Amino acid sequence: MTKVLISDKMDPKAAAIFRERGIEVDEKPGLTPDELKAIIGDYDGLAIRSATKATKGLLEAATNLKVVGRAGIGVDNVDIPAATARGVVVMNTPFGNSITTAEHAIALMFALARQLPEADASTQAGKWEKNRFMGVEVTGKTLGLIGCGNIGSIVATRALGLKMKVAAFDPFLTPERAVELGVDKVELDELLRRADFITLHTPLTDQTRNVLSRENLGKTKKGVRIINCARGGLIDEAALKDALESGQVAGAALDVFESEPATASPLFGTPGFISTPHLGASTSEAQVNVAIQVAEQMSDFLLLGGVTNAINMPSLTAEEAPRLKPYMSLAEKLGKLVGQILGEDVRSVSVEVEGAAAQLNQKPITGAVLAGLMGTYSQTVNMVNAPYLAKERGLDVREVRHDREGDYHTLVAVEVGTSKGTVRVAGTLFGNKAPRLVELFGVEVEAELQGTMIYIVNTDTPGFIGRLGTALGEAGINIATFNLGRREALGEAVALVAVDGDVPVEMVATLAKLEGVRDVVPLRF
Ligand SMILES: NC(=O)c1ccc[n+]([C@@H]2O[C@H](COP(=O)([O-])OP(=O)(O)OC[C@H]3O[C@@H](n4cnc5c(N)ncnc54)[C@H](O)[C@@H]3O)[C@@H](O)[C@H]2O)c1
Ligand SMILES: O=C(O)CC[C@@H](O)C(=O)O
Repeated sequence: MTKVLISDKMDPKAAAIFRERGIEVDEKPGLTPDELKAIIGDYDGLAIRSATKATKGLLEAATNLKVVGRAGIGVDNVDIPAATARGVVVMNTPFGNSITTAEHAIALMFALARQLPEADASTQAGKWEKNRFMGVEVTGKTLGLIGCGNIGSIVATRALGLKMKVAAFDPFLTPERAVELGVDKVELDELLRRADFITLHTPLTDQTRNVLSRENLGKTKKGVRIINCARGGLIDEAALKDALESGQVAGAALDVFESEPATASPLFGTPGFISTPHLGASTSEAQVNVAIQVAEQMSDFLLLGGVTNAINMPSLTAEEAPRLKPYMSLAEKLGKLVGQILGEDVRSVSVEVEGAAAQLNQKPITGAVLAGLMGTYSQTVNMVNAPYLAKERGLDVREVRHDREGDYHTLVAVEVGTSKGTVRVAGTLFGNKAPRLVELFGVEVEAELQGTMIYIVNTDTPGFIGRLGTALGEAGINIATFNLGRREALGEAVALVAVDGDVPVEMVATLAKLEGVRDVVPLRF
């Protein structure tokens, strides 16, 4: 039975969905990394929020794991390259908590503008310091957005509703989208110069790390207020402390820290500094949204092969998956066929789809060809890591799509470049579901690629089939099907012989010695 582990605190709706869909689920939030490592091998799926760290070490121990589902947006707690290399899909829920996080940024902006936490603490301490807490209005002020994606653009609409001006720095924001949102698209320096409030909404990447560096904090308008509900590491925390103390920055509100949980920080106690413990996504609405989404996405993947919101694999809807399934089986068999015959001498792969196949999402078909091809020399290849491993091996992979129908209403062809030239195999689906080989290295051969087979290339001579049958029969090997093709009469011929049971190495040697035989390769599908 398919098993999923929920290793962080998650709304109970997630577990309920897994169970409804027939998946066994264990909820074990708060395990130590070692405890988690000890049990992860039992699970097909791991559902997490931000506390679980899906490290390389954990993924190595996760021998059955097929999917990590992040109930949230940021996947920086998952080692994506390690997951991809091990063929584990990583998916997130990119929209479920965006409104909630945008609202938290706005809440923190008001908290800074009116010093709400300090005023609350003072009032509850019985001080009534009415003159101490002079605030600022936000109306008419400029909000500088660093990052204007899902959350940034929601923040922009809310800020515009508050009659603020919004300037956004985001290299990927198109001018059209900026106009549609009603924000000024600006360069970072201009934003730093103009903004009364700055709010960060980018992922943490090599480009965004320390985007508010000491130097950039020095370029801000004196008295700026800064909010970070995105990721720790976007601001130089030591420089921020100095800027708060010097008055360059009038206030800063951090929901996220360079190191979390942030139970101690030099920023704590600095005047003008307020913080929340990574609460951006913490509303009941957002947690229900992300829990439902992650459980549905993971179940679709584990049960139907549907892929939604994957970070390391192209999307494939649960509706598309059953239509693609026979194609992926055909594609994998073609890849396996070529891989077993050619060995590792593969330089390039071109996957062509024609007719009905050209109407489908081609990426999974290509992934299946690569998985079949490379699976012949690596145990751990699957659809997820095959494109990545192909890239690592320097394989030149191309996709070609022909809408027209050729001799077959649907066709998948694989052209493989080797050190000796290019070869091509092709297959179709009989009755839209049964994979059949129809072309093998330029020869028309129709065969069901299944079980144990022997690939034989020989010179077409009278009596060859009889000699082959006798050799197999004498070794007690029963022929299941015999599929033949030839380039021309008395020229090169190709046979794909399906047999019951295994083909011993000695048998391959015996067949190779038969008169006229040029090549013999045992195959397994
Ligand atoms: N505090 C929380 O609890 C919480 C909750 C949800 C999301 N987040 C975090 O918020 C961040 C934003 O989430 P999102 O859903 O809006 O992501 P998103 O991918 O929709 O938007 C990110 C934006 O950043 C922009 N960007 C990328 N590199 C940039 C650069 N060098 N300079 C400027 N802009 C750049 C992208 O173009 C994109 O528009 C993520 O880091 C996410 O993990 C935090
Ligand atoms: O799960 C959380 O509480 C935080 C989520 C947030 O950081 C995210 O990136 O979605």
